[in-house]
Amino acid sequence: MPGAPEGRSRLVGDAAALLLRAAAPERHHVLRAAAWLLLTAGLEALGPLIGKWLIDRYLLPRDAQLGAIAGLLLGALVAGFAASWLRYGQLVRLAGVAMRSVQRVREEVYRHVLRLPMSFFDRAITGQLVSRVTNDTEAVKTLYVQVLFVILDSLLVLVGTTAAMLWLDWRLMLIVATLVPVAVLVVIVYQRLSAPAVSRTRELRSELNAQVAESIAGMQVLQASNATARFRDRFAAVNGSHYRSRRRELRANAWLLRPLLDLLNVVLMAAVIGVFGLRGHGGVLGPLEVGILYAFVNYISRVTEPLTQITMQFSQLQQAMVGAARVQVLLKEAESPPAADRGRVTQGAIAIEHLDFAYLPGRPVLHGLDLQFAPGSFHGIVGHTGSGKSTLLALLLRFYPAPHGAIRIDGTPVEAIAEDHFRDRVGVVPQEPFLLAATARENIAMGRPLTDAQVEAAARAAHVHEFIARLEQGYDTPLGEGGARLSVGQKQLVAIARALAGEPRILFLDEATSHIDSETEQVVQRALAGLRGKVTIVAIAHRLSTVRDADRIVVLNHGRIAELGTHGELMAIADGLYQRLYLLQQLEEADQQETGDSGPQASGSH
Ligand SMILES: Nc1ncnc2c1ncn2[C@@H]1O[C@H](COP(=O)(O)OP(=O)(O)OP(=O)(O)O)[C@@H](O)[C@H]1O
Repeated sequence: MPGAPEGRSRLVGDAAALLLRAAAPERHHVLRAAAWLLLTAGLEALGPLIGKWLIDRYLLPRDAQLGAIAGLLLGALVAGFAASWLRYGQLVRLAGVAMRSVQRVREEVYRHVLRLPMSFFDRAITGQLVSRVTNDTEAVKTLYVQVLFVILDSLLVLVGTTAAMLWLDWRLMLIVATLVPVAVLVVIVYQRLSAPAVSRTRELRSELNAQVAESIAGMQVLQASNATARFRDRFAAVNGSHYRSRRRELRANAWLLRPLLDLLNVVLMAAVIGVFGLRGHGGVLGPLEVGILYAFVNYISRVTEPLTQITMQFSQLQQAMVGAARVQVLLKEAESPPAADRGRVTQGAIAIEHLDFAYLPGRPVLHGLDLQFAPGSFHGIVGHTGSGKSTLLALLLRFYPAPHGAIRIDGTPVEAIAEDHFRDRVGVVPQEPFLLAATARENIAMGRPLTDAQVEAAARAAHVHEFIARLEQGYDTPLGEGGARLSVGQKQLVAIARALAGEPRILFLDEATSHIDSETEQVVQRALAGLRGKVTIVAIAHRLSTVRDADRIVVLNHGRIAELGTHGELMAIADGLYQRLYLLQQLEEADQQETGDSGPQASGSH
């Protein structure tokens, strides 16, 4: 919680770490800007000094040395102009640094997200993650412009002005200096009051993003279950909280910051003029110098203005810090460790030995699995919902780390095969075919440098070539977002073509036939039959007909191997699990045929 002291210091620490990391490559720009801004502050401090000389030396003594007066006026003008010009130059320089930093940080965050382990995405919320990569990285820019420009510049102006006042009259300077602790106090109080609101606003904004992303992803379910009104209300509630939280922030700004600081300015001005009055009448503090009064009145506004600037930026600065800290927290998430490069996938033999696995400590999902898949063999994995099929596949695909040495491919522990090589040689057809808003060719190639002939050969092997060739622009036909133009079966065949295009030695199918009709299922079966002997195939199937012809079928039950054998062998086990699943499915199929439904599929539940 950013409201708690240790939370706040962690937030500042995280934001500072990100800022430093982003600034590192452009240190020289930042240092140069600081040097030029120091010079700018010096030039600006000259103005009132020149005014004082003019008054004390020429105006009060009525000494009309026109040349000297003109020279001083010109000097003040040139110093003022040079200061403005230099400041503008540094603003442009730092804005450039800020934009390049955002670009670098955003790329770093995206690269990092791509390397995060699957377990991270089990807890991540898509919309929030998108916020991190897009909005929150913008925070780095705000931090740069705010911290490096406004604060740095204001501090330097303060230093220049204070030095000039010290030189003119240190006692008066001390009166003005009382402003600093008071302003710091105001900022601290403001921060206490507004920090929770600022951080809450940011959380709520990210929640809004998450809700929109979730609704769009699940639009069909949302509309079909007539939940739009509920979602609209849920969104409105969060949006209302966002408004109120933002209003609290702005109120703190409006009531506290500007009025208090303006009040301080007036009090200070009155104090300095009062001291002058005393000096004039009693001569207690020394002879009256109108020039000094002129210079001090000028300097006071130069002290209060940067202080006001720094404090006024505080709200933005806080938002930026929250954003930057969140990006930093995401960057601190441990990436999947890079795989060693100690072996290759050659034949495609898979050996699983004593494989235990739990997502959460103390809640095992797989118990001591032992399995051997010979090169080129076809294995089916079946079992009731929650029996561990997808978990086994996720471990085979290295989405989660399996215990060391429990899974070997061609003798090498799966975690010791280089990532690129592993992904090249191991193909997967997921349950939900994920298609890009791109052409059929791009969807099959997925960025790999494949020739047209290779893409077409893969499509033929997946029995989807004829379909693609009939599209109006053939392989160059855009398939729409998520392959919206295709039926689920067609999408699944494109996904199979994609997996085959890499010419894998091993192919995993995750319930690739559960959403397709019997006719398309037969196409998939023919495609798999064509690969037999060449590619090791492991297919999870709800629909048992898909794996009926497999060399062996593994029946999982509560994370253990319950039965193992060919379809015939398993059917011969009296009152066996597989037999029961199979008969149940046949009954359901018959039922569906009677009621005219298509797409028979079933699974027992135990
Ligand atoms: N990411 C996860 N985090 C924690 N537990 C999980 C996770 N994924 C699955 N589980 C749990 O692991 C067990 C096995 O799930 P798994 O998805 O492997 O089963 P399955 O046989 O593939 O089921 P289905 O046929 O419904 O897909 C279940 O009890 C499930 O709740």
